[in-house]
Amino acid sequence: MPTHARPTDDPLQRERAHLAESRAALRTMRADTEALDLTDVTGNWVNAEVLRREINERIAALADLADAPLFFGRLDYHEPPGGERPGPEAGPLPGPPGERFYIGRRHVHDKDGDPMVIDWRAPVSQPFYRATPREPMGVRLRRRFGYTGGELTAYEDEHLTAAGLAGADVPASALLQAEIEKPRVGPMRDIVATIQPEQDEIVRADIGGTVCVQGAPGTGKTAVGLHRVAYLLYAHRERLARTGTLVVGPNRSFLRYIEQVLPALGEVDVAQATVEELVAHVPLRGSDSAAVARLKGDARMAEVLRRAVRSGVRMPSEGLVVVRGSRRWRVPAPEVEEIVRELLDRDIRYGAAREALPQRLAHAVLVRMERSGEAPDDRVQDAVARNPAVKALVKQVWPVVDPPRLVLRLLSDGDFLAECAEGILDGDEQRLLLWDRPARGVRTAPWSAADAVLVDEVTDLVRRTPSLGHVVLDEAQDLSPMQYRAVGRRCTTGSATVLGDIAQGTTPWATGSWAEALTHLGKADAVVEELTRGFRVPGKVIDYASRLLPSIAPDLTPATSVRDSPGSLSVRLVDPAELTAAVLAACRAALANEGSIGLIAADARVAALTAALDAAGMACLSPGDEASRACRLTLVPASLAKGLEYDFVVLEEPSAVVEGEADARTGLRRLYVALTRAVSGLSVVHSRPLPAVLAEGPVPSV
Ligand SMILES: Nc1ncnc2c1ncn2[C@@H]1O[C@H](COP(=O)(O)OP(=O)(O)OP(=O)(O)O)[C@@H](O)[C@H]1O
Repeated sequence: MPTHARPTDDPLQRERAHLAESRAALRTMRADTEALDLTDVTGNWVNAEVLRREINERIAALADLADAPLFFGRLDYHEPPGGERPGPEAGPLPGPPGERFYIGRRHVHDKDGDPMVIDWRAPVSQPFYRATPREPMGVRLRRRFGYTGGELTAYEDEHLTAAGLAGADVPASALLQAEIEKPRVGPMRDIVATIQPEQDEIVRADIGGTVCVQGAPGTGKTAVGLHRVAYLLYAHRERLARTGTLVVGPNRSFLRYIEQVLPALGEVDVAQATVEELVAHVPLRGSDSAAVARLKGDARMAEVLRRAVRSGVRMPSEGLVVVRGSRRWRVPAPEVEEIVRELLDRDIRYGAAREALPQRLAHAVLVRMERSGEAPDDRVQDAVARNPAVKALVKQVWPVVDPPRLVLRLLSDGDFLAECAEGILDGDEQRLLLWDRPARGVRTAPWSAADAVLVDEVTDLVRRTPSLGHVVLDEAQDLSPMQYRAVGRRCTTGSATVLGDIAQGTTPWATGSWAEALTHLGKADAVVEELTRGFRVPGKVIDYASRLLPSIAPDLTPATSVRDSPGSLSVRLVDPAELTAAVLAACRAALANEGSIGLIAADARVAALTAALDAAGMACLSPGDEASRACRLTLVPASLAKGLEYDFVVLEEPSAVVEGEADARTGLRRLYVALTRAVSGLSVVHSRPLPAVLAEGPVPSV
């Protein structure tokens, strides 16, 4: 890339000049795109519309966002990338530098087409995230830029091949540290400038395989998953544009919290959904006890449903008789039965087999026609397949399956359930599955979330669910085996990124091991990676929360904190009569700091706390709402805290959070989630004894 002569020796001034030139180049690129004349290139209206839309998207992508720096890093290669890479033993190389690349969110080129900013996802950008003095990847200098309000104000250099550095570890970066320590406000931000090497390996992992990330709270799982989608869309744009990508999250609040990350990375064509939304075949009007939901989510249900779907297939009592003109063609019952059995044995969907049956029967008729000297062609076979006698037989032996109706029958009709569950579920389990009262119709049945997953399974048994190119499944530890199957069938021909933390599993059916979960997902050969460097929770707070780990997930490695600040942690015991007032006071104290405040409490306490905040004139938001300067306090029911983070957290009555769950382990896991949402500080206010495992060891004081 040609270096432009600049009238200053001050490196910061030179970098600012490059920023100004890059911005100007981006403006030109945008203006050129806006000025494109489509009149001659498109033959028809539809093409013109498609092209116009694409161009509008490109114009939007070329916007110079005020709060997102155009570039955040620079790489000076020893030589053009791709040339021989100097090993660590080579030491600093003499002579003129190789190529220089500025790394940013999107590609910008000058009027000659020379790159001024390189997309962070391009191969030449990779050393920005991965190079070390031990393995410099051909890079001489890595420069990180610091911005204040859109202004380039600082830079930080690493001379990766400087004498004495070979083989050394990467020195800590002050700019990275500053980025991590920044107070949080509003929705999740991208981390494109500071992706860490262990994260980058996951982000850029090959699209062919599924990656599963077990990561302690705040290790960047969600961030990594979203950047991985952006990376894959860059590296495989055409393929994924055809097949689609999907991010699955635990609830709408969470999806709202993360929804701006991908657009900030220039990607808007990614669907986001909860598992419930994916399987929304029936209106939800009921709920299940934990035991029932666990059973409905059990993988054994898949076989029960498979049997239920096929249970309607009847062997014919009589053969097929087709009348054509003056002739009658007869296919005897045993032959029809053989055709039906052969279709049952084939590994095809119920619906596809049903569609194939008329042609199979017609073929049997055609064979007879040929034997008697006729020469029927394909059209005759099609006509026979449409013959009323064939249609009637198909209807009789291979009835249409309506998935909601079939599941309704299974949950309402004990005899039918017994027939389908024989040898799979015992009598007690079968009784547990049945609704209290048989349902009358699909629209009024007391469908629960777990029932909807069963309907989805049946839907797929009847007709194959279309598969996407890539699915990111966040908070994956909470899915039941049947839910894994539901997500898995949406990426049978694609791959998945599975993100989760066993210690944060808070559903009664939460998975006990990734190997098991991945098997249900249909991706048993996935690679499991573990992240333990935490970017959110300060050291003091994560150590406190980790006291719960031996009780909730003894095999996991406790997270460390990469934050410099140890954070503030206070645990205050107050009189029960003063609990609410003390919680409000803690919120007020937290509001004196910068950033967002999350008040987390047991779900059952939310109504009372809403009223108390209201009476005290303290405005508050719901999870996923965007914080503003005027309102930075969010009241978070413990059940919705997962995946979210706040600069400062006030946690009310840990015992109540634990008791809000069906069993003690789930309760402690819910508490673990609540304790690990804070970025700068955590203030625990309680009036009852703390759960014993948390109280062990010195209790941090105010
Ligand atoms: N490399 C990084 N540079 C800067 N910030 C980072 C980096 N990685 C993660 N973070 C920040 O750390 C915080 C936690 O990240 P994230 O929510 O992705 O973690 P998580 O592993 O999904 O956590 P949880 O299990 O609690 O949901 C976020 O604010 C994220 O932006």
